[in-house]
Amino acid sequence: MSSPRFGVLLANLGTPDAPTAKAVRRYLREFLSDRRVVDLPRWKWWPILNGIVLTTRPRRVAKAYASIWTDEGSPLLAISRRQRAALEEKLREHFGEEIPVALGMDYGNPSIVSAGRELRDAGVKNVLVLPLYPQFSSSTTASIFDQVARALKQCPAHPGLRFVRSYCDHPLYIQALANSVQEHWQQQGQQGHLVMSYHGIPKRYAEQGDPYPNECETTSRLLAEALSLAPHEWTMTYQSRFGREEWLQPYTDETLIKWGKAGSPPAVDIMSPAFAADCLETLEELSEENRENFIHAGGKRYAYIPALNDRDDHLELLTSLVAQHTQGW
Ligand SMILES: C=CC1=C(C)c2cc3[nH]c(cc4nc(cc5[nH]c(cc1n2)c(C)c5CCC(=O)O)C(CCC(=O)O)=C4C)c(C)c3C=C
Ligand SMILES: [Fe+2]
Ligand SMILES: [Fe+2]
Repeated sequence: MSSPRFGVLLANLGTPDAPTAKAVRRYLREFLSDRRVVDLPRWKWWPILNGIVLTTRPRRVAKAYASIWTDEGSPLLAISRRQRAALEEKLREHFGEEIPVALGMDYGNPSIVSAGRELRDAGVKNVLVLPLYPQFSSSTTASIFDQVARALKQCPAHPGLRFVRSYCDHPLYIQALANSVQEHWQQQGQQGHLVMSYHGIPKRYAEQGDPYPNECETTSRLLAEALSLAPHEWTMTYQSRFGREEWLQPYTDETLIKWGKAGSPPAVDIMSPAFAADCLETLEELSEENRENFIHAGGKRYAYIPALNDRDDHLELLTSLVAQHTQGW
C-alpha cells in the first residue's frame, strides 16, 4: 500500500482525564508550568503555583468539571474526537483518498507526541499542524508549535511540516459563526443583544506584541458585518481571567452585571468565537456562571449559542484550511 500524501495533526488545549482534584491537579501543573501561559520568572511563579494554586484550585475546578462531564468524558475531548473522525471523512471525500488525522493535545491526553507517533505509524511523511485556535495567541498557538518542536527532538527523521497560524478572518469561519447565530435566532424566535465573549489573556502579553486582541477584533467586525448588525446591537468582551494582574477588557462578567443592574439590554445572546469546541469555559463559565450573574443582577433573558463543534459548516472550513495549506504535497 502506498503511503498517504500527508497527514493532519489536529491540536487543541487538552483537558483533565477525570473530574477529580487529583486529575485536575496533574493537568493544571502541566498547563500552568508552560512559560507561554504564565511568563513570570520561575523563582516568582513556582512558590505561587505549588504553594497556592495547586493546593486550592484543583478541588474547586474539579467540581466545575464534574458539573459538565459526560458519558464520553470531558466535553472538550469528546467533541475533539468527533471533529477528528468527521474531518477524516470529509478529507476522504475531498481528496478521494485516505488522509490520516490524529488528535494531539497541548496538555494531557492524547498528547502531541502520541499523535505524531500515530501519523508516523500510518506512513505519513508530511504533516500539517492545525491548531483549533481561530485567533493566534502566543499562549495557545505558539505553545502548540513549541510542543511539536519538542516532540521532534525524539525523532531521527523529521517529516515535512506546515502550520496553520490562525484563521480569524477566513470567510468560511465567519460564515459558520454567522450560520450558528442565525439558526439560534430562528429557534428562539427573537433576537437579543449579541455578545462575542473571547477567552482573555493578560493585557501585558498584548502590550508585548501578542496579536490576539487584534485578531479577536477582526473576527468580531467581520461577524457583525455578516449578520448586518449595527454597532449598538453587539458587544465584544473577554472572559476566563486568572490571577491578579489586569487582563484584556471589557470583562464579560462585569459587563453582564452592569447591564443586568441597568436593565439594558434586557436580553443577551452570548457566544464564544475563540473556542472551536465547547469546554469548561463555555459550558460552565459562560452558559451557567455568567447566566446567573446577569439574571441575578436583573437581566431578563440569557441564551448561550454553542461553539462550532462538529457542525458541518465548521468541518467544511477545516477541510478548506487543509486543502489550502497542503498544496503541492
Ligand atoms: C493562566 C493563564 C491562562 C491563559 C493566558 C489562557 C489563555 C487561553 N486559554 C484558552 C482556552 C482554554 N482555556 C481553558 C481553561 C483554562 N485556562 C486557564 C488559564 C489560562 N488560559 C486555566 C487555568 C484553565 C483551566 C480551568 C481553570 O482552572 O479555571 C479551556 C478549557 C479546558 C477544558 O478542559 O475544558 C480552554 C479551551 C485560550 C483560547 C486562551 C488564549 C487565547
Ligand atoms: Fe485558558
Ligand atoms: Fe474559567
